Amino acid sequence: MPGTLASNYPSWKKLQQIYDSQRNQLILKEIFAADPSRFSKFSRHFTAPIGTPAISILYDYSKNLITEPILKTLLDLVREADVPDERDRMFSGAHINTSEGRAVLHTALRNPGLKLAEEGVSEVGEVLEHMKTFANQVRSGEWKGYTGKRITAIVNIGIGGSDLGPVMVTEALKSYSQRDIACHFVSNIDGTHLAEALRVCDPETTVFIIASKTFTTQETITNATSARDWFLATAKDKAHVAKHFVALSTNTPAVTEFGISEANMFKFWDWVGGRYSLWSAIGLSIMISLGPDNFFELLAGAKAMDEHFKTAPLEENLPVLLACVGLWYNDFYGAQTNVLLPYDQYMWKFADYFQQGDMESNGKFVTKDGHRVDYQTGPIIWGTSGTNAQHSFYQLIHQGTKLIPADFLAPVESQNPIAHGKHHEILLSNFFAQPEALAFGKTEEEVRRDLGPAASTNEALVKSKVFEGNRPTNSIMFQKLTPGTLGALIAMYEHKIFTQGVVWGINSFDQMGVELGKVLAKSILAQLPDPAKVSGHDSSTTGLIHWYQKNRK
Ligand SMILES: O=P(O)(O)OC[C@H]1O[C@@](O)(CO)[C@@H](O)[C@@H]1O
Repeated sequence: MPGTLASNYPSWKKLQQIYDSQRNQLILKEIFAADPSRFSKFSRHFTAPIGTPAISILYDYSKNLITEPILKTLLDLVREADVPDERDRMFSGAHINTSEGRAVLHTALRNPGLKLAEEGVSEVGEVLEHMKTFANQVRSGEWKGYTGKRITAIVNIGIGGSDLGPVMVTEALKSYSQRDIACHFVSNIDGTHLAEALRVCDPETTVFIIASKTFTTQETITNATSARDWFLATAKDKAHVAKHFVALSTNTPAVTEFGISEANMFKFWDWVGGRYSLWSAIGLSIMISLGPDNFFELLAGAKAMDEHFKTAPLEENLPVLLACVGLWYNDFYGAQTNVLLPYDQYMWKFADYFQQGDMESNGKFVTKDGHRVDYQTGPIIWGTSGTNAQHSFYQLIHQGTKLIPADFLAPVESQNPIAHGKHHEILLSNFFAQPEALAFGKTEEEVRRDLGPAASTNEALVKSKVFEGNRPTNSIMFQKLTPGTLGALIAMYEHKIFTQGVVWGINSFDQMGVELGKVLAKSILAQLPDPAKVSGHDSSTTGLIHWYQKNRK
């Protein structure tokens, strides 16, 4: 039941008993030796006839510390938490974001034509058409700047969900982009971010996309204002703003007050969470970079995964299985983090994206009913592309003292099969080897054998070369990183996050935790000009502020 303390579910208690009694017997080397068919039992294949090549995703969860009884009990927990019902309520437009009294309908964004009573749902198709028209005008050169030149650069000014999705997708699908339009993303209030973008932009050929659901975010509005000042320093006439500034928002009054006409606004609605908004008007920079057809394929891939999530039996359901495995480590093994390791350089921002997606959704300590949880909720999400990650933090993952469940992802086909595919085969050999090494390790006996005589004189060296293994991984292979496949992968993780949030009884769709810091920053900002005005803080905050005021130039 949403809002219930998860630790009260019978299956939760059973899982705790299983963990307490079996955790020392769950040895992957032994589990695999005992069951030669483990891979086929613990892997699932998702396909959808979308894009070229069609979407094909293999999820191998066999290298996890689970048995069939454990997985069954995890799935029982999902049922006891009423995840299927809450899923259906989400898709139906029920206001499951209870603290804000809102629906959660990012799934409607990839299902234009859907009929729901929720205000705005019937306009999804219309907004997509408006986006398509504008994107085609910019891409074709039909949209001209104030001096009649075609647009050569777009600057998306936004932060959080108004930045991370467009950045991740335009990077991931760069091979599909129209390379004659530069895409810049400015998010940080640090003047460096905007200054470095403007350094390479020409006011006559640049369009600024002001992306902000609320259109009140301090960083975005400040950056947008400075960008407009920069533009007008050359263009002079405010009438020219219309050709170079568009807005993506739910807040029409704030957009028009800023000086952007409603005709240049691409709207979305309050039932689109910021971290779930790349499918909405927030995706305009994606559509301009990749073209409407590729954007629509991205939506179609996500929709295919939505259908799978809605209809597949839990035992076959990729998001649910991913959620179950994560719950097992997070809530019973005490793993604090989950590392995402895409072996595809185009996906180097994938983990960054899901830092907000997962941690802003499930980084909560109170259930929907207001009870403080007595268990772990959202994991810390981190990661970067393989094989780079191997030369950065794999030492800790292999031989550290922390359990770090890892998701490995890789394409069967490279977008850049240079050197006759040699690079890709080396990449994939690492993608296959690392989970094997993490699962099965290297025994002291094997170390001694490899070291030879040196082993007998250096015990410490022997010990340092042992890999205890038994470190769990998910392996996710997809045919090729196409727009449709990326859409399906993103939706798969979105629904994993949803499933875990329902089990934990928390509201995955508000973000109260980002407010206090903003309020304090606003009060400190007012005090910065004058040391005499600094008051109401602890000695550390006061000391730091005074140090700045004393040393600033
Ligand atoms: O799109 P906007 O309204 O400018 O919000 C930007 C980001 O700020 C938040 O931290 C909320 O304040 C994220 O949830 C959100 O994605």
